[in-house]
Amino acid sequence: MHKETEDDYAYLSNLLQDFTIIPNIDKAWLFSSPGSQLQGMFVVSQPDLLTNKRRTSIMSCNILKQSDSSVKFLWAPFPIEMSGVSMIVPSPSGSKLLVIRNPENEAPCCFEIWSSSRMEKEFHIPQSLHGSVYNDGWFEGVSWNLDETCIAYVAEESSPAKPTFNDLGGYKKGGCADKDLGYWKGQGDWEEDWGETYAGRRRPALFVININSRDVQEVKGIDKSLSIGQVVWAPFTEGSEQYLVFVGWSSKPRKLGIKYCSNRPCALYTVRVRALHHESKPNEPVVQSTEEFHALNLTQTISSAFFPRFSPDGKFLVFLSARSAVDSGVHNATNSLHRIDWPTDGKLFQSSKIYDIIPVVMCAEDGCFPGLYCTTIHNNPWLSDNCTMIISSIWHSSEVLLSVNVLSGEILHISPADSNFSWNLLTLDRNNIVAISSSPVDVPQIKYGMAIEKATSNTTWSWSNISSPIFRCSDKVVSLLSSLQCSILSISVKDVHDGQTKGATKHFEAIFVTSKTKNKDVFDPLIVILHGGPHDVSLSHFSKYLAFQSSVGYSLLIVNYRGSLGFGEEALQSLPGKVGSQDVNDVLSAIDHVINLGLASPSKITVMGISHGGFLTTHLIGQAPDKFVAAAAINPVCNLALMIGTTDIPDWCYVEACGTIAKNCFTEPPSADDLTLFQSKSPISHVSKVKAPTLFLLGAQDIRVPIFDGLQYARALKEKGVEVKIIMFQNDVHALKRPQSDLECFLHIGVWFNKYCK
Ligand SMILES: CC(=O)N[C@@H](C)C(=O)N[C@@H](C)C(=O)O
Repeated sequence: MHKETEDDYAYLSNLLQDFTIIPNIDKAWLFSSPGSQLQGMFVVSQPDLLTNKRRTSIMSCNILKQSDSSVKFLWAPFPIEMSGVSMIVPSPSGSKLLVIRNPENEAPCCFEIWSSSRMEKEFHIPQSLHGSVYNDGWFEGVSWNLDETCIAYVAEESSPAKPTFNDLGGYKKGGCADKDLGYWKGQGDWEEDWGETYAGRRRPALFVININSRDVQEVKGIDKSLSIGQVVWAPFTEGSEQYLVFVGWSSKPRKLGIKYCSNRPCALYTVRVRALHHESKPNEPVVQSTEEFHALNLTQTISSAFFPRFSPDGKFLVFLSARSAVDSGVHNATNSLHRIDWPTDGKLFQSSKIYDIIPVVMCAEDGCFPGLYCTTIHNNPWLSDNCTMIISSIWHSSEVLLSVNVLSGEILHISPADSNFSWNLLTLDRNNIVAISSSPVDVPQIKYGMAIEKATSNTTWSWSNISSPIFRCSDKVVSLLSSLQCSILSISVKDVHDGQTKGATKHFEAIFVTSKTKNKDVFDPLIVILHGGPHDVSLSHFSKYLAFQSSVGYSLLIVNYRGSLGFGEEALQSLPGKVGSQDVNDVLSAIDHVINLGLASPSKITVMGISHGGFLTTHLIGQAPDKFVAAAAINPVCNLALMIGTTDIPDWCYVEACGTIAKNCFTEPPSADDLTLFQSKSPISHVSKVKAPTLFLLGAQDIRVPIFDGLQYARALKEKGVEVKIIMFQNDVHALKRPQSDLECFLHIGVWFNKYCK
């Protein structure tokens, strides 16, 4: 390595450390009991580079309500590390804490029940009953029942029996226990999984544990072709019968990749579990599911229903839907929100009426609510009126907080509207909100929101800063960030023509980060940053690696081209069928926009992106070869004709390249015409024009965009004499997010861009 390059690696990695160490708040809960102070518990995580995992800890605090109704958080002196813990879930009263430890190998899964002073109970659930509890944020669901005796949860079903052989290879009828010596296990049948990040994971199934009787059961009455997730207990009804509500995804006709794909059909189901008395322990109820009550589909009239949430009074079941994504075939689209009125007598029927609370917004008037785009719904999002939910949703390039009245459908934007910050809900304290707010140049800040009732008009919210040690940064980071500024640019569409929907002609946005320095005779080099998906968005929140890039002397142009989430359904649906042209032209328009405004120089532009962002990166260097001095592509889609045969989302290739999808065309081999079209829409068709030195960062275990896409393109560039560097992350999947890989990626990109820009 050249000395200069080595010096650059050393210099940049030194600075990168200061950014890497900044933690995230993953979850938070508030606990109040009569007569005692309100207390908070925050799950904080940060990368642990040596083990290449995230280190998770708990930060606790007392919350003082002061006479002027402001609050002060008094933090414990140190966080406590939670080593080996997969999940923690407080009980509804806050008097118990469930701690789940998933096994690393064939060991049992461990459940611990803690009280305020000690561990009360411990359960070891053998692999013969189930494997790891899902804690992926999607299938994940752990729910305490109201009297805190039972917990419903989603875990991997037990492994099917495998053929057993003796030392000479003789087949043993009936198999044998795992630990029997003198035998070995064969492979067994291959099982289809849910693709990227779920490779080898078994079907998510539903279980209930009774913490008094110690019974653990798989819930009966559920079709084995359903994968289960997001379970909650339905409101308590008198008598021995209780209901669970959960999401079911069918594996028919086949499972396709589900990560980043809300377009997989799913429905809400309910199943009855019955409290029985165990013969040997007559005083302790046992919850048993019953075969004769088959799970009921509650949402047959809508193609997608997930994140079920009961109002605290048990009157409504509210859920989110990605029907637009399912019905159109795009992997993500505008959400809708719905309500079922839950029968107070507990008598359920198959076709409950589904009310629309927030319909899909096709094209909003300027400044109006653009539609709902939620990545999650908080487990307890309710204000005390039992009908208002607080939701985080994407609104153009920012995430905002909304209050939604589930009866009237009224939506209020309650985080401050006049800023470029993004806001995310952490937890609620009755009618007060704890949230996180940040921008690309401001580290996260905890906010406390209080509703101010007004006699004459809508409620408004006042927000105060909560001081906390969690996001304290080094002086170096503070000083670097204070020299930067960020704005959100509105960019007009160049290719307006007849036949377009109104939404397709509306402005899109780009986030622009640059130094505050007034002397703009010498421009900082520009990095154009492109998100994947393509139906995803780059948010105006703090991202430590982007902050690092802007801190080392680059301006950033982060483009939310048409097709991104947050701008209404018409704008989003304008892209499928036009990938590689409409999105490429939007990015070129955004670049022209900043050049014309005198914010960037045309001579020092680099570009980078992941996945579909890598598709755009490689398209741009092919279609506009003189525009870019260097590029970096992370697991890029470079040849759809190659990807279609091996990806877990072949349907995506059809929808994005052709605009529609024919039935089952993703299981049958593509036709010669399809392959020709795929290739013509791919960056590989422009590879001969590329001049920009390009860095490829590839995850060898990626099953979303298998590495052969990137490798074929990189080899073609090499053969042509274009400078290429490939870094292969042997144990990484599509998102290179393990701590070492994340750091290495941005370090290599930093050094690569410095080589061609400085
Ligand atoms: C739906 C999907 O995964 N598309 C990929 C081609 C892609 O772009 N992925 C996104 C989500 C990413 O950022 O990796």
